[in-house]
Amino acid sequence: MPQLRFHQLLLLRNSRRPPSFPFSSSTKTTPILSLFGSTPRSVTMAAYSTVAEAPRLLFRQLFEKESSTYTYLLADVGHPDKPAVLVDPVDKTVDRDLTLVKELGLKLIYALNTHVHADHVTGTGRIKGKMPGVKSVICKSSIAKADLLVEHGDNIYFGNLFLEVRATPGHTVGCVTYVTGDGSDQPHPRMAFTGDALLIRGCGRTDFQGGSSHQLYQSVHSQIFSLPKDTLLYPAHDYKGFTVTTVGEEILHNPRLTKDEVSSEIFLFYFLFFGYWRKCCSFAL
Ligand SMILES: N[C@@H](CCC(=O)N[C@@H](CSS)C(=O)NCC(=O)O)C(=O)O
Repeated sequence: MPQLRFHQLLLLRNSRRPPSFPFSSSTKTTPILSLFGSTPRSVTMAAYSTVAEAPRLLFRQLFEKESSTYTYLLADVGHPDKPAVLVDPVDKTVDRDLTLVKELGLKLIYALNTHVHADHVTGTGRIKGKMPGVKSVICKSSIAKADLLVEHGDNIYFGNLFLEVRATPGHTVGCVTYVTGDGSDQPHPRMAFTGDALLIRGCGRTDFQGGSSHQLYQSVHSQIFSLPKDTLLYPAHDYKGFTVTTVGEEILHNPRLTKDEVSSEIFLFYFLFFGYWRKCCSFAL
């Protein structure tokens, strides 16, 4: 990357905003949540960092088997403080996750939630009880309480690495996908933490309060399938033993989201209806 002046770096940052979400009318600018002082300093440090401060991602995928939920640990271990974030911590596995954070010498700064269902957010409260310095993060439109309420287009920094917030409603109103930053100093390939919006070869159910299959289809196509094909996708759940997929793979093989929207909705309706009808029958037997 050629050496750029500071104002050019800011422009570069703004040109990397995610595609605007089809249901949002706002065209706001991109605020930065930075661990280290003001926004310009974070951006400059990322571009001119020394070898000792070069971002280096530590990544762990953690599983809670009762609810088949994934929690993700990410840290910038190239930074002296080794700042870390947990995505979708589960209450039952908080002790395991915090022990791991401690063993790896990380400084947990954020507990992020992709949405406001009980299988996810309850872990954050427990973490804050045990580590009061950790800040909880959730999307503003989820109408939940948190230390930081983020919106589509925001960047969440941990050291010199960051996660971009993309609104992906449909499973719930306030669902977001967190995507690793776009840039030569950020992880390649990119990684997206899709919550319950996109599951491997599936998607989150849309029959709970605030669910909308139309919105979910639009969210996945505009905010997830628009990412580079080699982007690694990490869902909040898997019920079949899968751990990771890619954008390219899901565009080709996801049975719920690869057809045109109307046939996908019909498929989703029949899948959910007959799936739960079969479950009810098996309980009755
Ligand atoms: N299909 C699951 C049932 C658990 C479930 O409903 N999971 C949710 C996410 S937690 S709210 C979901 O959206 N599942 C997707 C689906 O297709 O049902 C199971 O097999 O146990």
